[in-house]
Amino acid sequence: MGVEFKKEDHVAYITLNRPKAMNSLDPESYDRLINIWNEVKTDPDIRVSVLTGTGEKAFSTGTDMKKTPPPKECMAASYLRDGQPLIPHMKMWKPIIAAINGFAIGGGLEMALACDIRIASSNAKFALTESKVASLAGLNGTQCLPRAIPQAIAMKMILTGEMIDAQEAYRIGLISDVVEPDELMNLAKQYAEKIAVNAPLSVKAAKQAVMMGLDMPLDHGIAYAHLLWGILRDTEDRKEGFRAFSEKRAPEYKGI
Ligand SMILES: CC(C)(COP(=O)(O)OP(=O)(O)OC[C@H]1O[C@@H](n2cnc3c(N)ncnc32)[C@H](O)[C@@H]1OP(=O)(O)O)[C@@H](O)C(=O)NCCC(=O)NCCSC(=O)/C(=C/c1ccccc1)CC(=O)O
Repeated sequence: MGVEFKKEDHVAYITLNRPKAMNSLDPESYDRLINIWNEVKTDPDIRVSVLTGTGEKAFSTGTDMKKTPPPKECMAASYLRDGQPLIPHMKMWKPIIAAINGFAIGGGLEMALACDIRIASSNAKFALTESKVASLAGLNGTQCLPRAIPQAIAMKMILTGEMIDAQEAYRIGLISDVVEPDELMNLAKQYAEKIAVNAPLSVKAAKQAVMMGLDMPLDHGIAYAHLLWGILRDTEDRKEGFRAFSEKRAPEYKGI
């Protein structure tokens, strides 16, 4: 199968599974990923997810340029029916961790940019090569890369299609951690499990406060975050969190 999906202890693991084609996305994989993200979004048992690729060579190299036929319908028809492909389906308040196990190129890097935490193996490489293949990083690359790293470096990457390695990606803050390839999934799992034991509503509220706040003036963001704190104040989980602290035990959160 082009994309694998499993659930374990409130964590969804999504693995792009076309290693012979560098985990690029053919039309079937795009469709399956959209369905998977919608399941992640709506399944109350899932609190966080990890996106990675099979093997040690590639996270994903974006669109499968050999298997993606020219569209049969005009852009207006598909855009106005479905909106943009893929990335809006990743838009959710549950966190997503990208475990980048090799090349993250084109749409592959754009998927990683739609994730909240990006960790990578030491052999990972990153590029938006769309200009080289007469396209555009039109999922979210032109918008999110300059927001994730310094603009001058983002512009260099977008206009030249040049690749950067994991150390450079770490230096400029595109990723939070670099580890040896055989340690990558352990680290992703550790982060996912740390998030999954936290109160699910607090985790979602924190992501919402950060993501919405980034587009607001500071005062508005602070006021909005205070409102989010207010809606969490009366939850059962907050009572449980405070109680567990006093009783010196681990809390058991229910997401209510
Ligand atoms: C990543 C590479 C530099 C690796 O090079 P290397 O020499 O190590 O390995 P290769 O021999 O090149 O690759 C092995 C094998 O995999 C096939 N492969 C790799 N990537 C793709 C791909 N994207 N599509 C199809 N097949 C792929 C390769 O052909 C080999 O097969 P074999 O010959 O063995 O049969 C190098 O592979 C490389 O440069 N790959 C291309 C990366 C790239 O340019 N990606 C961007 C694609 S465009 C895109 O992602 C877009 C996204 C998008 C934007 C907006 C809206 C929707 C989508 C743009 C678009 O779709 O228009």
